Amino acid sequence: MTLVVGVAIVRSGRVLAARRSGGGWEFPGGKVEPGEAPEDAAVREIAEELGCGIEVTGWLEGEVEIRPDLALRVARALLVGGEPIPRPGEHDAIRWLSHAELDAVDWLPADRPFLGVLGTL
Ligand SMILES: Nc1nc2c([nH]c(=O)n2[C@H]2C[C@H](O)[C@@H](COP(=O)(O)OP(=O)(O)OP(=O)(O)O)O2)c(=O)[nH]1
Repeated sequence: MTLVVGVAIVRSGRVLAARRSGGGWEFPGGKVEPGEAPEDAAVREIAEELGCGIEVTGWLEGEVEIRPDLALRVARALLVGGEPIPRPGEHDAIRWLSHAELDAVDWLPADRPFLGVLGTL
């Protein structure tokens, strides 16, 4: 079973959503490598995909099956260095969503259960 970490980056009452190029909206992130701590994978993936630094502050409750071999967990994080800039080929758009706007984008199915447990942004 491979773990995918999504990262809910929170700033000024909004959370960052990213659109997979040609696909659905997600919490940016990716697969945890063998022997890697989930927190480290979150930091690495966000640096690779969005070119910014984050600090993981906790994990949202729950784990969702993406496929039988892939499970999604979502970390909460703060931006600590730079601005997120989507890399062509990975994400083709990003949005900072307020709580009221969470339903405004077409989330990947596995991400939807986490919207209800995001808590205060
Ligand atoms: N990163 C991310 N992936 C998600 C989310 N929700 C969801 O269903 N997925 C799926 C999409 C992909 O099938 C898989 C993650 O793969 P990925 O392509 O982002 O991970 P990666 O860069 O480490 O992987 P790789 O393709 O280089 O092996 O999980 C989410 O919120 N964030």
